[in-house]
Amino acid sequence: MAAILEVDQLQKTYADSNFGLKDISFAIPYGSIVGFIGENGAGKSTTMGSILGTLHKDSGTIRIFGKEMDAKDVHIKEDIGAVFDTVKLPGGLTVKKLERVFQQLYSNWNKETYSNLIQLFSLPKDKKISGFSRGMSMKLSVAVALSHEAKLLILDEATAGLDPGGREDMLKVLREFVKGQERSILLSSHITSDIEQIADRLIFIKSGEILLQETKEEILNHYGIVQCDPVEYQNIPSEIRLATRGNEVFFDVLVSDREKLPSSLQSKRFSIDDVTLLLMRGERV
Ligand SMILES: Nc1ncnc2c1ncn2[C@@H]1O[C@H](COP(=O)(O)OP(=O)(O)OP(=O)(O)O)[C@@H](O)[C@H]1O
Repeated sequence: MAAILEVDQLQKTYADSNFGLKDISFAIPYGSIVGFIGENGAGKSTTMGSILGTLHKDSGTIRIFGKEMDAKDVHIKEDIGAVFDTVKLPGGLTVKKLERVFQQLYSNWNKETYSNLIQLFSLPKDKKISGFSRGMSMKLSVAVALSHEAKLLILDEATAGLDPGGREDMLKVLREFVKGQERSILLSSHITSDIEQIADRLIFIKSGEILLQETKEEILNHYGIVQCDPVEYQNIPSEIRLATRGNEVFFDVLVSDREKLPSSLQSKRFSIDDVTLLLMRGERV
């Protein structure tokens, strides 16, 4: 089956900035949670905005459900749920009144899902949204995105600002969302432990360019991080070296296949956070 989202050679620049997305290409299979990882200003929101059509792309194609995205296609848009922390819900409304607005907007609004999520996230039904904390607003935005029966969720920092319990609830809801293998999520977060917990694929982006895209399983089961001196470094086959960080005495090296390391070197235990740091702060070799 085709991917739920295909991004091909996406380019996007801003008139008043040197930043640009450089040929961003990736695909999100059905039933998958893709973690989008990059430092501040790497281009995650720009990519997501270009996919959603809230930003005008310079070039490239975006196919959703096998169909090229057309900004005017309302039906495709109904199938996408987006949560951005810059999008503000109308502050004068309550959770209850907001539902009446969204029922008019979305033909397939699901009252039961909305009610269940409001309860799960412990959100007050009769309090004005303007009095919600950042975390409460994020939870409400996710509840709305999930209640119009979207098939693709695009979540920009949806777990930021949530307390540990709230994050656990959110991750559970997101995992549940993709369970039937018919829906998918693209999720950006600076909390790499959240991404490590729920994503099955990872895309690392730096300065508008994808550095690495890989399944989490492949990274955790086959990649490696070794500490070595300059002589040992020379013995690591160059084709498996992905990034290096260190001084003249010691290096940390990210490798794509730890089985191919010389026997004198062993990968240390590592997390996705360690991989992220090496890719973002290290040099490509
Ligand atoms: N409207 C704009 N006009 C000019 N430059 C912009 C605009 N929006 C974003 N940029 C620039 O584009 C670059 C990428 O920003 P973007 O918001 O996509 O990064 P990000 O990876 O989402 O960062 P963060 O993790 O901080 O949210 C930054 O250098 C930013 O300053």
